[in-house]
Amino acid sequence: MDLKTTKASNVLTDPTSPISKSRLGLNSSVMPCSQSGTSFSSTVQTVPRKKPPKLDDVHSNGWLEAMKASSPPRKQIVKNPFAEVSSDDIECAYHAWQLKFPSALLCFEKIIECARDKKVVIFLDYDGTLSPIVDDPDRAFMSADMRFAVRNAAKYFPTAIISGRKREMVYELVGLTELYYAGSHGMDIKFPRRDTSAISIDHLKSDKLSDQQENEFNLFQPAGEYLPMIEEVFRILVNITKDIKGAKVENHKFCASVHYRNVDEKSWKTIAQLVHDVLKNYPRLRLTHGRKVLEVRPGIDWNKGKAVEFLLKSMNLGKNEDVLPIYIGDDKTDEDAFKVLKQGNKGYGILVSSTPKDSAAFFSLKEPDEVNEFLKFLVNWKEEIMQ
Ligand SMILES: O=P(O)(O)OC[C@H]1O[C@H](O[C@H]2O[C@H](CO)[C@@H](O)[C@H](O)[C@H]2O)[C@H](O)[C@@H](O)[C@@H]1O
Repeated sequence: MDLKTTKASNVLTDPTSPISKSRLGLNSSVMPCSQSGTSFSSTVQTVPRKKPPKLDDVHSNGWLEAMKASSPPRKQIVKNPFAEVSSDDIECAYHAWQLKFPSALLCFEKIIECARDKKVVIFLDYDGTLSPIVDDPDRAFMSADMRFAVRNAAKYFPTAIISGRKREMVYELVGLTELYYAGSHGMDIKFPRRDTSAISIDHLKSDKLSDQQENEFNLFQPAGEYLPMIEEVFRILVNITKDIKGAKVENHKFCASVHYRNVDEKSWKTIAQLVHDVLKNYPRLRLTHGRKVLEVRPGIDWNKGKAVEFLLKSMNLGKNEDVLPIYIGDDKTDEDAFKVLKQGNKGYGILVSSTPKDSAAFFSLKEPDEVNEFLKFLVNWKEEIMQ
């Protein structure tokens, strides 16, 4: 199959300055979030991978630096008068950062000003957004309260989960049938069959799929042909990392994740080199960095941003300018979705982070608890205006 010919979505316009004004709190008026462009016509292409650097080059190609910077510590440093950086400094830095990425809770009035008369669509990442980051990926559970908040939000707004995990796994963790699910960083999207009329797409699995409630679904899997390759690489990665204490490899169907959160930092370079070495033999795969995880994925031009565009189109919501997508995520891979929303002033990206970092998001939330609160705000607002 020729990967250069897959149809996908592409809806982009320009970012404009009033947003930065409002970020700085200079302008409390409506933020620009109009959408334009309605075509769904770009193609899924392969991403040219940079020529693989030499094996001992994991320093110079930035892998190690990216690994070190890939996840902030979960617990902030406690007050210690002898520490070089005090917790007060950390708080100051966070508040300064919030001038650029204001709290979505504090800016809620601004958000709903823009949301009035629009169909709000919610996109949620899973790890670090709905569930707190924990050492064991198999124990990353979301709280019952968070599930309740997501379920309530989905009563009023189309809601999708876009995760790096295998789609089936994230569905199991979330456990709500009323949502859309995209796994493997958007490379495995399940959506109701009724929606396909609005989109012209290749890579659609039209086998008759139905869930327990006998609803029919389609699967969109733009990297379908990579399945055996990822399976093979997964097995290799498991094998070559088996002697590294704490290393863990997950098979997420269209992506293999190599975790190093529990690996002694002295061995990170070894992990980087091993993965790097494997990738040299698979030039059609590429690597992305997540929170203390190296993710080996198909080298196609498809990511969470493209998945957002695809889902918006498949939801069949009418004119783009009547829709306000809100994407909440914490990770590097969520930046693709933030960029898509930012580029067209289409909606709001909200970065979940307890430490300052650069982002294409508009707003911030500190941790999953604040995500929970934000979802509750949205539901309350909707219920009030419906009365
Ligand atoms: O897109 P997401 O839903 O955020 O998934 C991204 C990765 O999440 C998981 O790893 C992360 O969370 C773990 C549990 O808190 C943590 O132990 C790990 O260090 C994080 O990277 C998941 O295991 C990965 O496969 C996903 O790609």
